[in-house]
Amino acid sequence: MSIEETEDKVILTHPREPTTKVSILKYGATVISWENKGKEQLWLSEAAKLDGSKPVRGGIPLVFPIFGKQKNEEHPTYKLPQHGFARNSTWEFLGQTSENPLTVQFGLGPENANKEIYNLWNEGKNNFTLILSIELGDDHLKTNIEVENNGDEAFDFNWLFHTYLKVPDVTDCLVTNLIDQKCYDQLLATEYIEKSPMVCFNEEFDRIYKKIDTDKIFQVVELGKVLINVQRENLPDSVVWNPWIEKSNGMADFEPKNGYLNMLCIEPGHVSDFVTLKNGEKWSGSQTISLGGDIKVQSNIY
Ligand SMILES: O=P(O)(O)OC[C@H]1O[C@H](O)[C@H](O)[C@@H](O)[C@@H]1O
Repeated sequence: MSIEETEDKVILTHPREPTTKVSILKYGATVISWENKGKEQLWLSEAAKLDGSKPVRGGIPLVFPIFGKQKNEEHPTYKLPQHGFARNSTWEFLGQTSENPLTVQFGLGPENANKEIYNLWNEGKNNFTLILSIELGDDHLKTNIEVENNGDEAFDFNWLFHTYLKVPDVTDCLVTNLIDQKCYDQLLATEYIEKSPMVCFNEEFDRIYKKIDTDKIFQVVELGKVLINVQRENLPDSVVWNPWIEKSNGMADFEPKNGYLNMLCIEPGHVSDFVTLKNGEKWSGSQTISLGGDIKVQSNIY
């Protein structure tokens, strides 16, 4: 069986490669594991809650309709908690949509969203449908989100795939193709232009890279070899995050405590400003994570 559905999860197994699998928790439609030929590619905290009591620490949590916490009191997302409600709602499994590559869908709307949190978004007046498609390829995992406004008025939203990549040792890793991009450093609360040809990790790191040409691929390079490529469609921004020592110590669901060495979040999204979606309209964006290949250096000047 290529698709196995249990009460709380859906597991896809590659039809010709039984050690290539993806597991999706219905809670948050959170991808909690992607094994490629037996090798896990996503980091999941050993203390992650998988029982729906809080968003999953690890895998690919989904961020909608606000990234972080809204500071503007006037904005309809102001009352929402950090990262919104998609990651703390139980999505409906809609079934398989393609055999090759194996693809399934999950759906979320006001009817199955976490009521308590959803009602904090514009007093629960926004009507929407989210369709998440998850595609398991030979050497890639693609997640695509479609947002539809089914209401009577336009609404604003952020979207982000909060992807926790698993790495052997983050201090041996570099991330390419962020040079010359505008970024907002959340730790310094300052905006500047990234000047590092390759970004490296030896302290807490929390930056929002903005409006990056979607032709650019981010690559995690470990000791000269490409581990992972991150490609985007219609997702111009990307957060890069590593909590390092103090911040991971402060997260009860982050285990082991030195796990920050084995993870790196690269989070494609639309977060530097809002997508404004008129009633009756649809918007979509996707991320594809794939393995290996050559280093591809892309500058802003072609
Ligand atoms: O703890 P969470 O709400 O899951 O957020 C985890 C992290 O998400 C993003 O990467 C933000 O840039 C970080 O500032 C935040 O700490």
